[in-house]
Amino acid sequence: MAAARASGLVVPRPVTFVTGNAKKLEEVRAILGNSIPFQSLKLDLPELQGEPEDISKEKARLASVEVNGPVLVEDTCLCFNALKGLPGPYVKWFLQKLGHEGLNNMLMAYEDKSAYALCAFSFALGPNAEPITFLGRTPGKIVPPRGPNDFGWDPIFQPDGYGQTYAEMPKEEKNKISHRSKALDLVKSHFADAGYTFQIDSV
Ligand SMILES: O=P(O)(O)OP(=O)(O)OP(=O)(O)OC[C@H]1O[C@@H](n2cnc3c(O)ncnc32)[C@H](O)[C@@H]1O
Ligand SMILES: [Mg+2]
Repeated sequence: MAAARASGLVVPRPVTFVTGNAKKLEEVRAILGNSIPFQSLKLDLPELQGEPEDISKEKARLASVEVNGPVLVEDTCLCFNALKGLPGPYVKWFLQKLGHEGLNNMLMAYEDKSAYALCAFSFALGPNAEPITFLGRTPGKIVPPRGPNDFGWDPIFQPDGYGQTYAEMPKEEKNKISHRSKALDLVKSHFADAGYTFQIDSV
C-alpha cells in the first residue's frame, strides 16, 4: 500500500473513472498515462438536463453512490455559437438521430460555423462529498465530415489553427489540444495540489 504524503489526504479506495463510452476511456488512459492511477467502470449513467457543469456534477454524485468511493466522470458538449451553445450537452442524441450531415445542416442558415468542444470532468471523493468540476474548452468550426468515423463528432470538428478535423489528426495530436486534455490538465493539477494518496482495493 502506498505511503501517505505529509500534507495529503489518504483515501482508502482507488479512483474509478465511470463512463459508458469506450473511446473516452481510451483517450483518458492515453492522456493521463501514469499520472493518476485509476480503474474504470462501464456504466451509462442517467443525465440531468441543464448546464454542462451541473450535468457533470450530478453524474459524479450518482457514480460515487454506485462505486461507494472516489470517482471521476465527464460530460462532453459540442456547442454551436450560431445556436447559442446548442446542441451542447445534448449532442449525443442529435448525432444519433441526425448524423454528421444533419449537424452540418443545422448551421445551413448561418454564416457562422464556429463551435467549441467542452469537457466537464467532475471528481467526488465519495458519496457524501461535493463534486469538484474542471472544464476544458477547444474552439473550432463545424465542417462536412472528413476522416475516420470511429469517435462521435470527431469528423465534423476542425479545431482552430489546424487544417485537419479531430478525426483526421493523429490521436497524440488530438490529445495534446483537445477539450478533454485541457480539462484533465486541471484535474492533474488539483490532484497534485491536494496530494491525495489513493489506496488500491485489497481483494
Ligand atoms: O457514459 P458517458 O461518459 O456519459 O459517455 P457518453 O457517450 O454518453 O458521452 P456524453 O454523455 O458525454 O455525450 C457526448 C457525446 O459526444 C461524443 N463525444 C464525446 N467526446 C468526444 C470527442 O472527444 N470527440 C468526438 N465525439 C465525442 C460521445 O460519443 C457522445 O455522443
Ligand atoms: Mg452520457
